[in-house]
Amino acid sequence: MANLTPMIKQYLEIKEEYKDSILLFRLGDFYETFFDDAQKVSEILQIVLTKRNGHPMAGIPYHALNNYLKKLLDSGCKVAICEQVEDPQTAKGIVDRKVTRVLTPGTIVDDNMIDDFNRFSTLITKSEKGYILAVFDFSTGEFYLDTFDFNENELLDFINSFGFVQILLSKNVESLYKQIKNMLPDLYVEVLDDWYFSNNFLEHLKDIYKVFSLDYVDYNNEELKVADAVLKYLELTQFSKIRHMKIPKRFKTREYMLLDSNTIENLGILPTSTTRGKTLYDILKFTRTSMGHRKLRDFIISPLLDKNIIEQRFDYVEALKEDHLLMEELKEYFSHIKDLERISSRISLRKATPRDLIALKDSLEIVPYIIESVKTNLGISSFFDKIDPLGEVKEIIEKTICEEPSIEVGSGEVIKEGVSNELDEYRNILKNIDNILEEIEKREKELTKINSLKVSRNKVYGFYIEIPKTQIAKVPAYYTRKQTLVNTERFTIEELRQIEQKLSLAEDRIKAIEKELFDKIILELEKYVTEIKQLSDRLAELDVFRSFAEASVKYNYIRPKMIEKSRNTKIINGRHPVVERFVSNFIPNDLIFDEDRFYIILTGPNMSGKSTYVRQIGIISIMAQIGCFVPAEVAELPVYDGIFTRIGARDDIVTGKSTFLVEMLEMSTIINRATEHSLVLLDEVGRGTSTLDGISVAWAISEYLFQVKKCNTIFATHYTELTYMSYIYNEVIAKRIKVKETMEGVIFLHKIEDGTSDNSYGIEIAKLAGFPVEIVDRAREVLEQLSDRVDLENKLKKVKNIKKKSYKVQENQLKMF
Ligand SMILES: Nc1ncnc2c1ncn2[C@@H]1O[C@H](COP(=O)(O)OP(=O)(O)OP(=O)(O)O)[C@@H](O)[C@H]1O
Repeated sequence: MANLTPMIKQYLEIKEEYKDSILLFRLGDFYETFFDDAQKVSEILQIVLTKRNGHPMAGIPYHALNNYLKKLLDSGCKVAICEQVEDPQTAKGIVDRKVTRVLTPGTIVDDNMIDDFNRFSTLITKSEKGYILAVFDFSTGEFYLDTFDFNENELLDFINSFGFVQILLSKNVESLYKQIKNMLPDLYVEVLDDWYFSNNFLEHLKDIYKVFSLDYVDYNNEELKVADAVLKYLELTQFSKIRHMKIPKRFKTREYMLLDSNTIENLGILPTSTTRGKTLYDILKFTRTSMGHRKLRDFIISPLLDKNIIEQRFDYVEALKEDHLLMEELKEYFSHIKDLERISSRISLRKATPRDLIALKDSLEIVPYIIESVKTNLGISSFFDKIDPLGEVKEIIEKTICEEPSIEVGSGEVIKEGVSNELDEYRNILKNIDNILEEIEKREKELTKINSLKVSRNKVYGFYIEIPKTQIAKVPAYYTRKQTLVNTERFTIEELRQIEQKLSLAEDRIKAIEKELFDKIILELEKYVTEIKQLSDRLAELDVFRSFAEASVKYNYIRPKMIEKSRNTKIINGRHPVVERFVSNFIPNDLIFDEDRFYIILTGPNMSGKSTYVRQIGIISIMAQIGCFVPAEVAELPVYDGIFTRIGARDDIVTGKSTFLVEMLEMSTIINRATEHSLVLLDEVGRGTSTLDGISVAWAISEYLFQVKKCNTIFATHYTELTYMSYIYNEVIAKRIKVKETMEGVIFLHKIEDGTSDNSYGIEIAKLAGFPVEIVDRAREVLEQLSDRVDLENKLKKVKNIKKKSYKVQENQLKMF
């Protein structure tokens, strides 16, 4: 280190403690990076890499930090921010610097950096009972914790489906690091040292949650250790105590269904970069607040299992739907409600800005109106019972914070007049300074008879009297020269020096007093954080119910009838809520399941609407179980405990799994997890292998599903052979999609009827896709010749003669959830 400057030495000492992070080192108006960090940063941010004393260096301007930070975090980096912690002007030697924040994608709270869709992080470890997962959203304080009897594949699938922003692993599951990175290369993954899971967890948890005992929470010590490790991790990144995280809840409390990755993706219920605008979320999104948007997303991926809560939600939606005036009023009020949930998190992290407080106050001004409006409708009048409208919080802010405060606490433009006499006095000095200077200028002009004399100030030289060189002879003796410019000379006088001193004292005092007062206000508001969160949660829910009601009116949805513990289902003229918005003439279809007949084999040519129908049934069930009305004329639906889908062909090149293997792995998960109260949706299972293998596997899976699992199922397939099961088994219903053959070609009617489709019309689709006529004609020729050779009659006979299989149903089938 011999030839290193003291500053680089200081950098290296700090960097030593933050080896795993990009260290942003504050140097004046820049955050600089050096050595390897500089190389990395210049590549990610596309900024110039320079050299200083031969060391690579790359810097970003401090005022643009947030933009750059987001890019660094998005590309999977951990970032430590090192600030100057003493005033460079008063520092002796090198300015003291310290890391004040460590940022990872899951530990940011600034609104403009957080994505509303992916905001959960997880910490994973393994105990004897299975994988323990803590899932948390640092920005809102939501916290879930549970033990899962996943195998490794199921765990990876869960990770893939959840859309985490960051994953923390304990040392005993370190081997997952590579697999997760293979699957999701940009995801931030970190392995935690063992000390995070230390034995003082109970004491630490009790201290954080301010409770005397944790006996009342239903967690074992292994699980509590994981919860504690999360809190320790957060404390370390924030350099402060964490107070806003909620006490964790179990995933498996069976309040809601756990939708797996495939189902969320296959049914198109949440937007991804390629499906934005065309998902259930987009169709239902009439929410007006940020909290409401997030709540809508949470509702969609958490369909309820309790019929009473579902009915309660329906009641709210119904009440709103029928009250046009209330709907309109709420719409207006909601447009003024800010993100209270995140503001309250920032308050408890002491990171709230003055503008956050004003946003909180402005929102709280609207809350009483919302409560009053809601009270006018009997169906929803008790919605805010037991919720505090937080008038005191509004008052605290109203009394103390300026209406349009500056962002910077200490500028003198944050705390209202009348809060502190001392602050007001110093501010008066500052305010009057221009008048005082004007007075002096006027007086000095008269005294010296120099008309062009000016009294001014700048940041470097402070106050001065400026006189043109031509007038120098008239300058009085008590003027002291300060600076010489080309055409002018600058002087000072004792009086100006005194004002300067007073002023600099005033500025310092204003800074100190305002900071102190602001901290006090934040401390006071911190007492209300739980209540603010409760209020914001309720507002978010109301926003979502209003949104459901608006969608119902706009798109003609109806209130479904929910039936518990039954397979009976009746959907008359059901529609796909997304496809119907994009095609001009959507054809509705029915679905009937009863206790004895609940396994549909659906055949139909390509493009006839099989996938749309299968998805539509899944989406309608999800809509109902989140409390939303549904697109149908009649809907009587079971409360499903799970919805499982196996749709479409995809392979997993990264982990080397073929299409067929992926398909079979997914099927095996479904077979394990489904119960007699689940809905299973299968589209094209068995397609990734030879026809006969495919049919055989699909046949066997089906028998197992309807005999052992007894779950409502729709199986869309091109294998017409499978429909013969309907002759053999009472549970199976054969359905097909109607098409009309005309001279010009096939017309898809998209209507479902009983029976088996007899033609795939694959060649027709090739024609529609604009293939050259020669290819289409040749395909027909080949088909004809093949059809001649294969003894179709014989094959069908064989299918019909397949022996019936009867499974002995065992009690206690493996249940995952
Ligand atoms: N009920 C309907 N009413 C009107 N149009 C529909 C309906 N169902 C499907 N469609 C239209 O037909 C298109 C094809 O539907 P879908 O993908 O469901 O067919 P498919 O039978 O699954 O085809 P493939 O076997 O090739 O996968 C849809 O994109 C949609 O535009």
